[in-house]
Amino acid sequence: SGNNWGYGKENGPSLWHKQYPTAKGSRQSPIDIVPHQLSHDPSLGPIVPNYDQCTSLNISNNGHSVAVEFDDSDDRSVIRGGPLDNPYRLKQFHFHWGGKGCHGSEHTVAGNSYASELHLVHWNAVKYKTYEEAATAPNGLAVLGIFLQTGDDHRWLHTITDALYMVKFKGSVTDFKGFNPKCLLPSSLHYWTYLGSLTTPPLHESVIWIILKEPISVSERQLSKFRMLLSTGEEEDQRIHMENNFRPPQPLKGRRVRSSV
Ligand SMILES: Clc1ccc(Cc2nnn[n-]2)cc1
Ligand SMILES: [Zn+2]
Repeated sequence: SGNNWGYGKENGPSLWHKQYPTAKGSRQSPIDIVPHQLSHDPSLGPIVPNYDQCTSLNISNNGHSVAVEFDDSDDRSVIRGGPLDNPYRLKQFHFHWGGKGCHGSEHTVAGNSYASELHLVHWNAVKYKTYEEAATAPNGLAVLGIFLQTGDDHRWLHTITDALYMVKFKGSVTDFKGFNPKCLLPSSLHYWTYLGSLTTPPLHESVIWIILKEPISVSERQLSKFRMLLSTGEEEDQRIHMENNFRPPQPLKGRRVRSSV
């Protein structure tokens, strides 16, 4: 069935093209960002995230990552500006990470990867009626990517890592209200932007990527709590830890990566 893709030897990124031919498409993500080959575009304005209405609902483990879902029934939590011509509604955020001490980001910068990468997934509710419709439309989605590097404890990430034990197993979900993801943004909102895709099946080529240049710092201890999550369900006897849930960089195929100031 279509949902047995994963990150293992038997079902990992190099095999996804068999079930999802888009994997070999012309605007796949992630990519390696090479800063000195970029065109700085003065017409690119600042991005303006507005998450202050704290519309988070729950936190869940879908077997591939851990995600915080938001109420996206109106425009209370949106991102505007930059390369976007409409406000895009925040639907959920999730993470990608590595194994102990090894790297785990999806995008790389001049061949270097970070320990983890946070994705805030938004959709264009002006042009489309549902997330599902936007997810299959060119530029229907906007994903804000934030790199995590290991260093000091992150002051607010514990709000999430303290909840991970409640969603240890695939398929688990628990309340997670009133969380404002603004606290996970770095101080600078300078970004790179390019046209790409979802980085997991179905790999739809529907994403305007906005990657923040400045990483946030989290401690190895905080990161290790993500690796405690299982990609297997409570009823399964084989317990597989969730780690290295990242797709490697894909061919640029002539795309331009633009840089904000
Ligand atoms: Cl809602 C959603 C959309 C995409 C992904 C996977 C992904 N695509 N691009 N970055 N992450 C996870 C949840
Ligand atoms: Zn992601």
